[in-house]
Amino acid sequence: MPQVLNTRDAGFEAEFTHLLGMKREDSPDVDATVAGIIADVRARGDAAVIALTERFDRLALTPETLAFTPAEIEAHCAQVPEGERVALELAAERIRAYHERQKPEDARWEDASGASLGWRWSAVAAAGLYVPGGLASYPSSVLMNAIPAKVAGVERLVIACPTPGGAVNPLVVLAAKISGVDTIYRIGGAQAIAALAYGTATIAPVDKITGPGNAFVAAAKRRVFGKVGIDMIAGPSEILVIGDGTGDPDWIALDLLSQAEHDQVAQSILITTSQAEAEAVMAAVDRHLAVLERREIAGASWRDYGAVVVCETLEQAAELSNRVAPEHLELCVDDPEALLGAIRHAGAIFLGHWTPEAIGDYVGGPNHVLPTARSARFSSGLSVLDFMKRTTLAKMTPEALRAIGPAAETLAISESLQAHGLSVRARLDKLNG
Ligand SMILES: NC(=O)c1ccc[n+]([C@@H]2O[C@H](COP(=O)([O-])OP(=O)(O)OC[C@H]3O[C@@H](n4cnc5c(N)ncnc54)[C@H](O)[C@@H]3O)[C@@H](O)[C@H]2O)c1
Ligand SMILES: N[C@H](CO)Cc1c[nH]c[nH+]1
Ligand SMILES: [Zn+2]
Repeated sequence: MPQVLNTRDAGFEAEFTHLLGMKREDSPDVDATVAGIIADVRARGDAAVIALTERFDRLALTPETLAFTPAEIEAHCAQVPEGERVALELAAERIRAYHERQKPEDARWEDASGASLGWRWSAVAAAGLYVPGGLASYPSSVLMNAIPAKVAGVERLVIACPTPGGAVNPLVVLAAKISGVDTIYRIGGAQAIAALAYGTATIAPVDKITGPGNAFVAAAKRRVFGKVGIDMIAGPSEILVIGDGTGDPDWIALDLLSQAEHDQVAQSILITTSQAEAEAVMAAVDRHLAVLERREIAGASWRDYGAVVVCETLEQAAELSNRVAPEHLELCVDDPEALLGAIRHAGAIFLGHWTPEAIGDYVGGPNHVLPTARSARFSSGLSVLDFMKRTTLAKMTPEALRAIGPAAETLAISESLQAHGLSVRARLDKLNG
């Protein structure tokens, strides 16, 4: 049974605050385990990665088998049925077209002093793309990681993807091939993140690590940040649906379950202005859960982290949703465009009854690697910009230096940084003869 809340109840604020504070992924246990794993990989390199893969993924590897060979890649790709290949290519095309529009522009201009200023964008040299593989396999996450990296111009792209018990989804391998990935390592979890960040004898370190993953992956990314760049914390999936009583309860129930089935610690929330809709959706969730293949995972997620909130107005629903800052937000209302302006914090917004979140997971075009755990308050979904950095440019002429140099000298003196001031003064003296 999910939590059921009503904004009219006296205890609502306390219950909603409790819902917001639920710790689904950054528990001290997970972080302590991850700290140990990272230390082990830093100390023992390949040996630690191999031992941890055996322990967590039940897969015995050697340094030579950490990565798929070109022959293995070809063999897996050949197994992909035609229908899946066509669907993957459609997804890749749509994701590429969307991300091409994100390419940033360089800028250069001359200001009133005569100084030439600007910035220039360039890609990181090497990126490590995490593709989850524990409870499900994610060819779509290969595309969502690799395509923006390619559009950005990253030179070396490697994937880390666990293959528990050695089971490989050939579509993951094909997705990597069609999106131009150089190497696929069959490793996952915190050990993969540590290897990508610090390197081992076999695995060259990267500059940036992106991609979603479970609580262990999310905690490891937090910990290696600084040694490498990371995109965001894209942890266990979340969906929040805002309803106004005009939606089909079955559709809403399936949308909630679509994210619950990712992980026992995924979170699905319905906020609706209609008591009848709340009841109908809960009944529909139970009906679907009875027959869903992943009912154990989805059922645990719905029971432990699911919530249904009945409120009075759509404005109130939007305010509550902003406090959650969900990864995915569906506006299952009669006039989603009218509600859109009230939404401030969400990783991705899906407008109207005809836009199931699952379309965004695969073929919509926007990226499905999205901030979770309320981090949509300050971060955004994966984009081309995550694989690029911006370098500023400045060029003074003698006239420009004469115009703005004295102010720099004054500020340097006020900071007691004498060499700073002198480096400007030396040039000004030269100009003044
Ligand atoms: N936010 C997003 O953009 C987004 C996108 C896709 C998927 N996801 C989420 O990614 C996650 C995928 O999780 P998954 O488990 O399927 O795959 P995963 O690859 O993230 O995790 C599997 C790895 O976790 C490690 N692990 C598991 N149990 C462990 C333990 N007890 N101690 C140490 N390490 C352990 C193992 O190394 C294993 O290889 C889900 O939570 C899903 O909701 C999020
Ligand atoms: N919903 C996930 C992001 O939270 C992405 C995904 C991939 N495949 C299916 N779903
Ligand atoms: Zn999904």
